[in-house]
Amino acid sequence: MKMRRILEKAYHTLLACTGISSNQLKTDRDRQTDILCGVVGCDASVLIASKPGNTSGLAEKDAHDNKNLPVEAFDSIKKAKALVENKCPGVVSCADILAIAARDFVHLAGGPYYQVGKGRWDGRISMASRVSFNLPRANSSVDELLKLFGSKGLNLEDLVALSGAHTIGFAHCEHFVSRLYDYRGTKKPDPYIEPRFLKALQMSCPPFGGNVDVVAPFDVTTPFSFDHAYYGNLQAKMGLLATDQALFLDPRTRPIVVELGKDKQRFFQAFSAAMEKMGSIGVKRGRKHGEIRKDCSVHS
Ligand code: HEM
Ligand SMILES: [Ca+2]
Repeated sequence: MKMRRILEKAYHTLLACTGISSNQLKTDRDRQTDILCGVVGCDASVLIASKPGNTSGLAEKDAHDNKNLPVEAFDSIKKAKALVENKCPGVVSCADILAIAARDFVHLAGGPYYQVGKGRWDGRISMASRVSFNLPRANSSVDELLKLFGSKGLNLEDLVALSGAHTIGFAHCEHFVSRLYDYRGTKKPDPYIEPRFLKALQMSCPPFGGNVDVVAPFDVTTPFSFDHAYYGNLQAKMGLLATDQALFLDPRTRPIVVELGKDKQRFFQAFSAAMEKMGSIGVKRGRKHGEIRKDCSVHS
């Protein structure tokens, strides 16, 4: 679909590297999306492929929580990397390409275009066993989310603004089906789901034996457009995951949901700022801690 345009854009941005020394690049700072930075930071460790027959365990991308990362995403990063290697070999890390691709994707979907600082190096370690405790879960409490985000230097407003990424995209039934039929062991649906929305979700996701490939949009109003409609939905009890809806139910995050729901520019500004912070989590610099991979799926 839009992958080609994303690639072209990533490529044109990166072409600038021919005119910039790697030293200059290294002084910049940065940003990006969810899965990309969750585990050990923005070091492209998620792109590493597991080695067949490897005794030391699977790579991050093969962790259960990452099983739905789309093949197309890995392919487009691979293509962007090939184009860039062609022009300036050994200069641009996979981690930077990932950060830029994330920004371009957001922008192509109608979201903000923010500057992405460069100079990340790629990580030397990628382990599936590190994934689960570093990623938020669809049924985490706001306390747990704040703790996890806080441990990465992200605050209350960052949590709410970054969750706004769920203004686009889809989730598989497994992540919210318990809300539809058995909310916290009550054998009843979650009371904080708008009744018509609940019916529609129940039609897509039966309690047992449903098709595991079925997905529902995070933002029922504008699933393909990067806008602030997500926050309006939360106020109308139309959040998809328990974690989405919880942002409106918790008195600490509710005022931020209301504020960002009122004003798209305010959301874009908060999102860009939070992406900048997230994009600099656990960034590796230099040969001691990092590498510049030639092939993003293989350690160099
Ligand atoms: C706050 C805690 C968060 C939780 C609990 C969470 C959870 C999830 C879950 C369960 C899915 C669906 C996966 C699937 O079924 O395939 C998902 C998808 C997604 N998440 Fe998050 N997420 C969180 C934060 C974020 C952040 C911070 C971002 C980016 C800044 C983000 C961006 C996305 C996007 C774009 C998708 C859609 C992917 C697609 O359509 O294929 N999420 N998230
Ligand atoms: Ca939307």
